[in-house]
Amino acid sequence: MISALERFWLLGTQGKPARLVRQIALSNQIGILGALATLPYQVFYLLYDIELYWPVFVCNLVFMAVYLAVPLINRRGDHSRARNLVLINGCTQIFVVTFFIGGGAGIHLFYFAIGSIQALIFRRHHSWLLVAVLAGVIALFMICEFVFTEGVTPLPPAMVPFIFTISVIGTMALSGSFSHLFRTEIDRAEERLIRNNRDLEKLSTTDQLTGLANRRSLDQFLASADLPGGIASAQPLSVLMCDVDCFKPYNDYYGHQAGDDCLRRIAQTLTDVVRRPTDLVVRYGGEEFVVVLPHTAEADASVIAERVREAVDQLQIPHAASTVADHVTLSIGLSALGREESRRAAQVFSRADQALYEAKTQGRNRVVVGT
Ligand SMILES: Nc1nc2c(ncn2[C@@H]2O[C@H](COP(=O)(O)OP(=O)(O)OP(=O)(O)O)[C@@H](O)[C@H]2O)c(=O)[nH]1
Repeated sequence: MISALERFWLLGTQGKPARLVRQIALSNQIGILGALATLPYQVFYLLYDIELYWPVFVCNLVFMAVYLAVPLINRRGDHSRARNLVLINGCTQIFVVTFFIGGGAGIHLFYFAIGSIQALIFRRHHSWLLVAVLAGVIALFMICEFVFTEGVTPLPPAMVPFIFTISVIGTMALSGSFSHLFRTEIDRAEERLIRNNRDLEKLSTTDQLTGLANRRSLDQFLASADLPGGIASAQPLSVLMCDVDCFKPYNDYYGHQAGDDCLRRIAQTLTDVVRRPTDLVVRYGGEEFVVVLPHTAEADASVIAERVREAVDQLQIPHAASTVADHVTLSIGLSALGREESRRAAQVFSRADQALYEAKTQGRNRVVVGT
């Protein structure tokens, strides 16, 4: 039942921007709830004395038809007309019904429900427009309260408190439902926003090809350290700069797609070998990877670097165009900082880069420790 209603009040919202969706959904909701709120009164007129109350009964039928037409008008894309129509219909209905049955029934209390949603239903709420509409609603309320006290077909006095109670409950239920529905909409929009932000954040810090952290992520990692341009002090730290050997010939020989697959496998191998949660494996550039090993001194870092090199070696990815081996190999430059050394990120990286250069010039497929 609820989901059928929901589908009905979402008519016309498909593909529309969020702000417009709220306006459309809200006018549809007023239409549906307006029609539903009229039902108990109609039942009363019908069962109690339809001969006396037929004029108000017939008018209500027209108002209900207009309410239910609102989602259909929204589906046609005529959103402003739908919104204006539902508001005018609601105000007129309260006015006409009070004219017939008198102010004692409290029907004009529904003006409170209408007043309470003004700011929500106009997309760009100009304050002058809100004030004008609210002034109009208040004027209508006053007329109902002070002019239509009796009504042309008044309710039997014994029924007045009963109908008045229904009106009070109806007004509260309607205002509460609108607030609840609107709140639900805002919660959904907020959740969407948070999810999108999280996705964007992940996208901006992740390398699309390998799924590793990217260079931006590395910069953030380094910037989160407690020295300007440096890395948290008082603990040793090592950086491995890894570069696939003869990768250009690999691409040329096997094709770019195979090159991508090769990089993915190497990335996976790096994450398999470097497993401490505080470590960071980054795709630094094309075929270059960086591994940051916090709390790791040179001796341990050398062991890890050798493990990384070996693991890639053992993948035995064929490389017929390599000058080093018949399979893909990795050169690694290692830069380690002791506890007491000054810690500037740029310095650690240039030292690792220099060591990598040494590894390349010494014949590749090796680990060189920077000094
Ligand atoms: N398939 C693929 N290739 C890439 C990607 N990024 C960079 N490359 C290629 O990696 C190659 C790197 O070549 P070079 O920098 O000359 O290095 P190399 O051939 O590995 O030589 P050495 O490092 O000296 O052993 C270039 O041909 C780039 O086009 C990528 O995302 N996918």
